[in-house]
Amino acid sequence: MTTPPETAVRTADLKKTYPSAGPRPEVHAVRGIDLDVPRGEFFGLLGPNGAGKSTTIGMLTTLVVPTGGSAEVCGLDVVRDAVEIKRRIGVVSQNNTLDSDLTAAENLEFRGRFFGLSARDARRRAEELMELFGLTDHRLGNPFEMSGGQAKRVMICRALMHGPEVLFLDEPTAGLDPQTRTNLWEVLRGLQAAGQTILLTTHYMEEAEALCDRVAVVDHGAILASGTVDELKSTAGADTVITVTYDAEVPQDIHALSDRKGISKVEVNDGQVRVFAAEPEGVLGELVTIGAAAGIGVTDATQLRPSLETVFLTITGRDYRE
Ligand SMILES: Nc1ncnc2c1ncn2[C@@H]1O[C@H](COP(=O)(O)OP(=O)(O)OP(=O)(O)O)[C@@H](O)[C@H]1O
Repeated sequence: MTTPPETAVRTADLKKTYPSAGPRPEVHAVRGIDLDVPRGEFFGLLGPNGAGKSTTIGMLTTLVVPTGGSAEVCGLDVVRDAVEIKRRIGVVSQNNTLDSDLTAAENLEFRGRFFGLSARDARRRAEELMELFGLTDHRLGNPFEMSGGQAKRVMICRALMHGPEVLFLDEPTAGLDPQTRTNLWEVLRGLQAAGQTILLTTHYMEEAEALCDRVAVVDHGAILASGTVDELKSTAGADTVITVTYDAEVPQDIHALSDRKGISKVEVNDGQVRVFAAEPEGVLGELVTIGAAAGIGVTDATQLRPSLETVFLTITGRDYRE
């Protein structure tokens, strides 16, 4: 694999199988992933829990050894050139990995020193970053006495101390409240605007939609679809999805709906019907009327406009599990 210099991350048929342990069978966590992320891009791996996102990011950041295929970061091989890659990337993991014996500022300075900055340069860089991230008032705080959002910002600062070419973020806003999450989005947008290449994993659809230039939707260790959010919506998930649950078996008359103009698909599963419609006007009302005519009531009804959620539904035929 030859990676052009403008490519930040490239994988070909990348795989990871965790071996069996005791009664647990082997796990095919990543089943052959192809990625191509140009420099400067904000790229998202979006998928439900257990989809294989952390394992993929683990391989790209050299912490997890692939069992198949290949991956290059900054044109370097993740297995052969692991040491050099570590110098060129910044990683923010899911959990708080800051040192509780050090203040926030010391955590940053220590990292800078580790990467060869002089004490003076490390202090200056730490101060700059903390100011940029609104952390100056917390510089002497203990990272484990901070709010989740503050600690995450300290972790991002720490990952940026040596000016990494690519920043990897594993579920950066998991567990944060909505306000803190949107504040962090602003921070990340600012980083990208300054030229930072970012690869993020998330199980929040709205996060991928809000931040990423391009998204790969992953499930069960494979990429189901990739592209810009608009591309994904216009190919896989262009329809509005109307789901109705009845209190008895779905009335037979429902199937006639699939012949109607503007309806692409009608799926029936026990007491639930799901209609994929380019022209959704009136469909929900009709589903209720058809039920009522057969003496059947509606216990639940949802209507999803085209979004990453409808993309997932269209590709997998099932709800996105957050
Ligand atoms: N060290 C390991 N040993 C065995 N199985 C593992 C290991 N790490 C992850 N897995 C399994 O691999 C699969 C993918 O997990 P992974 O953590 O990569 O998914 P994810 O999409 O990041 O989900 P989450 O957001 O919940 O971490 C899961 O079935 C998980 O249980």
